[in-house]
Amino acid sequence: MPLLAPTRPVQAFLLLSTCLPDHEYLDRPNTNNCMLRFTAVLRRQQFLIRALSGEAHSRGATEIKVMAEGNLEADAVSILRRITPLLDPNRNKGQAGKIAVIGGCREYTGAPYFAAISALKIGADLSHVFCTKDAAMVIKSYSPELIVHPILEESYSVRDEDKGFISSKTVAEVAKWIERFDCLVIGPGLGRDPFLLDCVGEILKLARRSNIPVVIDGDGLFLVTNNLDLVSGYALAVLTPNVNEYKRLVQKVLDSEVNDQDASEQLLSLAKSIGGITILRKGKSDLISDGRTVHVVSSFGSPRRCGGQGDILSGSVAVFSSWARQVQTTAEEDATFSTSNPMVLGCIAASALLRKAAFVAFESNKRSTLTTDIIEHLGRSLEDISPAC
Ligand SMILES: NC(=O)C1=CN([C@@H]2O[C@H](COP(=O)(O)OP(=O)(O)OC[C@H]3O[C@@H](n4cnc5c(N)ncnc54)[C@H](OP(=O)(O)O)[C@@H]3O)[C@@H](O)[C@H]2O)[C@@H](O)CC1
Ligand SMILES: Nc1ncnc2c1ncn2[C@@H]1O[C@H](COP(=O)(O)OP(=O)(O)OP(=O)(O)O)[C@@H](O)[C@H]1O
Ligand SMILES: [Mg+2]
Repeated sequence: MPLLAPTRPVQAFLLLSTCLPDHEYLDRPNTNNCMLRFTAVLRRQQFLIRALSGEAHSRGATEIKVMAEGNLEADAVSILRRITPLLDPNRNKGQAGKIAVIGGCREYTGAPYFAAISALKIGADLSHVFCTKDAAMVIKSYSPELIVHPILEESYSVRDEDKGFISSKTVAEVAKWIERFDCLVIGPGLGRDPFLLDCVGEILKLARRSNIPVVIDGDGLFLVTNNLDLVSGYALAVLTPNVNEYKRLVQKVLDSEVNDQDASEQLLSLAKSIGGITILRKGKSDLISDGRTVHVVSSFGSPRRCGGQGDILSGSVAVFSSWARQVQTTAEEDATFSTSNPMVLGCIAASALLRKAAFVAFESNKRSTLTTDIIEHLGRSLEDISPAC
């Protein structure tokens, strides 16, 4: 079942729109033309799906799985159109979103940058990064657009007797800002230093007390998988695990192995077991559940698996879920929409946009496609679906 009623009337249009870049069919209003291109793209997609599954030799099995998942396919284009705000000259800086990424350490500076810059490229007004001192100068040098706070500390730079004081100081620093943020992305490039993770656990508790939505990714998932109480039952929390992170989560919460045959049921039960938080399981198809519903986003995508695409996704989920919450508070009467979980809507929108941008970037860059190329296609990809004005 789609989450939203179609905002534009023709069903066939929506069917096409889940499979084809908008510019491909909007340029060609002729239906026959459209159908020919649709068939060609569908064939190309099915080939891609078979190739990606590594089961090109067992075609029947793959197609059955795709058909079964197809029933849950989200109407991502309608959701993107519904929640993306128009650029209105009466709005002020900040109203399109203020996002903060908590991540970035000695080893990883790319991940927090990707998440934070993606939020801006999609249309958020302000994007902050809270990272370690070592990472801050590097991240600042990537982009003058980001507001970078060098406040996190790792064990190697703190004496044992100072840890309590430093931890309180770090959390107090974030507390000064937290009410201004629409969403925190916790974990891209955070690393696994125990002292740093303890501090971030305190920041997560603070976000929860302040009712600030959180998207947990990367090493943030390492933290919460070992401390489930940090997020359990928090409806404004989204987890975005990749294959390894999901495996660890399933083992910890369900005490079992990942079951790809009943992937939707397992995800549903995982989300329910953590108190109805939203989980976006990343993979060949992205699966999204809050313990009540399961949705699949499998449109577009790319066979290139360069690191950093998950970071784009986490920054994007933060923006789209904030927009979904904003639209719901101002939306006219529409029961289906206003009762939908905004965190789920944000996941569907982010997944669809990332996959579309990755597809378009791959079309031109093929094997050399990098995360920065995908980021460059976020704006155009969103514009094709939901024009700015
Ligand atoms: N350009 C950048 O800056 C990018 C930075 N990135 C950042 O990298 C971080 C890790 O994310 P990832 O995606 O590599 O983790 P994942 O798939 O779970 O693990 C793969 C394997 O590595 C291992 N392992 C991981 N961390 C370890 C550690 N500290 N020490 C020891 N082992 C560790 C892990 O082992 P295991 O979990 O099984 O113990 C598994 O075998 C995260 O902060 C992410 O945001 C990415 O976003 C990409 C772009
Ligand atoms: N096998 C695949 N085929 C097609 N698309 C995929 C595949 N695996 C992942 N993706 C897409 O890439 C996005 C990022 O997922 P991925 O598993 O690479 O995250 P990640 O490992 O956390 O990335 P990062 O390197 O940023 O940490 C997903 O949302 C999904 O849409
Ligand atoms: Mg990741």
